[in-house]
Amino acid sequence: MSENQNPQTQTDTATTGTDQPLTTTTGESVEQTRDEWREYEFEGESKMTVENLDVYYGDDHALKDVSMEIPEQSVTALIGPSGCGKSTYLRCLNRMNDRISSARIDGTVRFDGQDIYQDGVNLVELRKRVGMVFQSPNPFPKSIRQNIAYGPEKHGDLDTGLLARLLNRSDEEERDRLVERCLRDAALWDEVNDRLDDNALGLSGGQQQRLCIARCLSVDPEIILMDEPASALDPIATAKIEDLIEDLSEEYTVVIVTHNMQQAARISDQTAVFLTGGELVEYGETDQVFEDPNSERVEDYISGKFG
Ligand SMILES: Nc1ncnc2c1ncn2[C@@H]1O[C@H](COP(=O)(O)OP(=O)(O)OP(=O)(O)O)[C@@H](O)[C@H]1O
Repeated sequence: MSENQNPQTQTDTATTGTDQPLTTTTGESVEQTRDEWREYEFEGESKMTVENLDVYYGDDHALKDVSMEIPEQSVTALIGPSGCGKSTYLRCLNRMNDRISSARIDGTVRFDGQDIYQDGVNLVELRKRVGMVFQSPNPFPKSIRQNIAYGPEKHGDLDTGLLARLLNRSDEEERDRLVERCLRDAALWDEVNDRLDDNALGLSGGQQQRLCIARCLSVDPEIILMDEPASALDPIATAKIEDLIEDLSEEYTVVIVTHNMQQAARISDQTAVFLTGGELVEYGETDQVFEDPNSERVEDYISGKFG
């Protein structure tokens, strides 16, 4: 499917697979479990609303009837065993799955109330506002400064022209202010401010990942999607990323996929548990999900009985 096509128009005839109630291994109905957590009410506004989302890769039904609200300015963790659809779900939130030719998507994803799968959505703008940080740090093979300035320059955000002149600032000063702000917000400024023109590939893995977060911030996102952002890092670098995520959630809405349940428990406000087969089995406040889950399957998963 090309990025310019509306996936919904292609999937109108897709079956949802929800005609029959799904039964868990413990005999508990998934629908009964969902009834409990669908009542989950969080404080504040919903930034994203996902309704009845199904994703198929060819004949493989990877996500089944997922509905979930993502509250603004908080951390939402997505956990579950390998292959349960966490990354697939994350990629639906900024239409990265459009790049996978076999992917078909059915359902609704609203960002600030707007359906991101409707015709005419500008994908470049969407992905600026809903940024993404990947598992392995992937800085450009350019200087630290250029890594941050590249996006805003490409999108024309730094070409402030009249305003910059009125403020008696050159474009270069504007750029450097932006670079400093993003590096500070990504907790990297103190470590790199004396070598902004060095190649970013010379940074440590943890520094590279924080640079990628700074790069994501440079285009002014509202939501930051993170797909296992610390899985390639050592414990010290991981702790820095975790602190950073908590700080970022004061201003941004963060959605993070993690295999590390302790990490989810430490940094997230709410946790969604996906289990094998692409079902969202439980969603709620993190403390409640970890300490008193509604679903026996989730309890078994969290206590390490499987997964
Ligand atoms: N590009 C793709 N093409 C075909 N099938 C895919 C593709 N990406 C994922 N899948 C399939 O979709 C299902 C969900 O995969 P996904 O990567 O979303 O799970 P995950 O929970 O993120 O796994 P992991 O924790 O191992 O990264 C799996 O069966 C996987 O094989």
